Amino acid sequence: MTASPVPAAFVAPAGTPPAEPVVQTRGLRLNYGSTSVLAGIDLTIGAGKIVALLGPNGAGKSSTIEVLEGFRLPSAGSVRVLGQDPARADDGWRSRVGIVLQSWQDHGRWTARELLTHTARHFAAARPRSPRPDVTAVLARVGLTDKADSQLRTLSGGQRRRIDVAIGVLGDPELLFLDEPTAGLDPQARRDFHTLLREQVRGRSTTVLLTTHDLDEAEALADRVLILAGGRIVADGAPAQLGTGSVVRWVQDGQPRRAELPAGADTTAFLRDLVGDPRQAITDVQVGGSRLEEIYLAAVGAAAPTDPTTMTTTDTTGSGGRR
Ligand SMILES: Nc1ncnc2c1ncn2[C@@H]1O[C@H](COP(=O)(O)OP(=O)(O)OP(=O)(O)O)[C@@H](O)[C@H]1O
Repeated sequence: MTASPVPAAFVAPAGTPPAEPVVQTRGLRLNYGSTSVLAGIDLTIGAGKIVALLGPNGAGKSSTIEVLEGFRLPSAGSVRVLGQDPARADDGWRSRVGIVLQSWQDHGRWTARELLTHTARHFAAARPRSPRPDVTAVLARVGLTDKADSQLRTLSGGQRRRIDVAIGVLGDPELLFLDEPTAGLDPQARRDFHTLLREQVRGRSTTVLLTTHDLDEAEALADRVLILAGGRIVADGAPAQLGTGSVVRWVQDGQPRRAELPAGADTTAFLRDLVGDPRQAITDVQVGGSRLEEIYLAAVGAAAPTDPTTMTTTDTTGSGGRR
């Protein structure tokens, strides 16, 4: 019997060089004075993915992004972003990168349209052969058409955040950094933002690296989740691979117990079996959040068990860390 031919779509064209990662760091270290914030980060991010960077307050998420943006010099290690060292990159490189900072000073008396038009001029100057960004279309994409001619100082916090996002996507970046982009957005605006980001990635092959404290957001939006704690990446994987599903905790004969149920498991049947046996003294049954939250709490707790600023506010008795 002869082997069936391999479909052409599965055969890589001969001589095709492997695509260079969009982001690559090796041994990235960052110190502020004598304080080490990043203690050796090895990170490779390929094209067209949404990557969420999680970690407790002060873990170094913003600092990491600032290094990748070229705004901050690493103390040691190598950094390549879109094939260049971001600290030495030129305007051409900058025009390929979109940046949404955690907060920034803007021009309160300018209208939304004026700010975007002004920013669009920079893109046009840096990329004279590319089409000029369409300010009106971008305002529509972030849901601010009716505020286009309002002064920025009259916008609400969430509306200003949408302006930030508009600036981030204005130049159709190959790589988009967003530092806590949905902080302050209402649920509808947050959902709209998720849709916008997915369209940006699907339709324009943008790679996205965002920070968030919202684990549900990371789980819903990201192709890959990184957890930064204690200066290192302590968990790295697809949310489904890191974990979805739920955690059931209870007390049995005075001892705390827990079970992790995978996504799709019948939680009701599990609970029925658990409490249905009259011989067992089961009390204090609780059904917890997703396993991503568990993994986050365990990973962060293991990396910095005595740090009072971490988010370990729930009991993780018996949960296993990833590293
Ligand atoms: N310019 C600076 N000089 C000195 N220390 C700094 C500076 N910027 C940040 N740090 C410190 O570095 C650590 C990491 O800060 P960073 O803002 O990167 O954390 P983060 O993970 O983004 O925090 P958050 O979730 O609160 O935004 C913190 O302890 C912070 O105080």
